[in-house]
Amino acid sequence: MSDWTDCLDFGVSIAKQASETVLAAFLLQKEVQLKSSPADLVTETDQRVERILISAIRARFPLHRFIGEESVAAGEPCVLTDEPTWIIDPIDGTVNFVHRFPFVAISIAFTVNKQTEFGIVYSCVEDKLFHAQRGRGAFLNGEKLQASGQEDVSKCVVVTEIGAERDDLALSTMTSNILRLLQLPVHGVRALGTAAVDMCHVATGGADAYYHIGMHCWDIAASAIIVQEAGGVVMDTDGSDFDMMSRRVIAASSTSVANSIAQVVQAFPCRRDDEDPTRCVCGAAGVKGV
Ligand SMILES: O=P(O)(O)O[C@H]1[C@H](O)[C@@H](O)[C@H](O)[C@@H](O)[C@@H]1O
Ligand SMILES: [Mg+2]
Ligand SMILES: [Mg+2]
Repeated sequence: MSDWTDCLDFGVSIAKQASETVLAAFLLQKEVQLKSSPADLVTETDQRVERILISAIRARFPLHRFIGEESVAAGEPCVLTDEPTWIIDPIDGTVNFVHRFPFVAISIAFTVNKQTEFGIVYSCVEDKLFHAQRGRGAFLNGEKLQASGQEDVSKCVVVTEIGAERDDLALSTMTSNILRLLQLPVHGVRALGTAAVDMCHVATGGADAYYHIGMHCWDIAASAIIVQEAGGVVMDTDGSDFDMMSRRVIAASSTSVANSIAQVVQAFPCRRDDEDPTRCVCGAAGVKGV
C-alpha cells in the first residue's frame, strides 16, 4: 500500500518554490478583486500561485485530481472523490497579503479515498513549514509538534477568525460567540487572519483551540491533519465528526476543551463547499448561496 511520501516530498518542494512568487509580490502594490463580499479578496498572485502549483503537480501526477480555491472561484466543481486529490489554498490570508500583514500561507492537503494522507502549511514570511503525514506525527521546520493537552477551557488561548462574511446575521453570530467565550472566561482570543496558520498554532501548543464558521475546505484541510497528528482533536462546531466540506470546525488541545467550545459557539447558515451553488439558499434572508 502506498504511503504517499513521494507526494508529500513533492508538495513540500513546490510549496517552497511557489512561496518565492508570494514573497516577490508581498511588498508591491496589488490589484485587488472582490469575491463573495467586500472583505473576500483575490489578487493575480493568488491565481498565479495556484496555476504554478497545479501545473507542477499535474506534470508529475497526471491522474490526480484538484480542489483549488481560485479554480473553484472560476467555476470548477468542489467535489471530493476517492481519487488522489490535492486541496490547495494558494495564499491563505489574502487580506494580510494585500495589506503586507506578515501572516500569509500556502496550504496543501492530499486525500485518497476521502481520507487526508498529509497536510502542508507554509507560512511564507515567517519561513515556517508545518507538515503532517497520517500516522507519522506533525512537524514545524522538522521539529516534532505536540498540542498543549489543556483540559480546562478557562485556561485556554482560543484562536478564531471573523471571516469574510459581512451580513448582519454572520457578524452578530461571530461577535456574540467571542463574547460568550470571553465570559466563560478564557485566557484570551486571537486572530492572525489566516485560518491555516491559526489552526497550526493549536498543533504547536501555543494556542489551545481554534474555531471558525464560514471558512472553506482549502483553508483548513491541511491544518486539520497537522492538529490531529500533534495529538489534538478536530470536530464540527456542533460536536459531531469533522467534515471538511461543512464550513465549520473546532480544533482543540483535548476533547473536553473542544466540547466546552461547542457548547457556547453558535453557527450561522452556510452553503456546504460541495453543494451545488445553483440549487441552494442560505444565509439570513435566504439569499442565494454566497
Ligand atoms: O485568504 P483566504 O484564502 O481567502 O482565506 C481566508 C478566508 O477568506 C477568511 O474568510 C478567513 O477569515 C481567513 O482566516 C482565511 O484565511
Ligand atoms: Mg484561505
Ligand atoms: Mg486563499
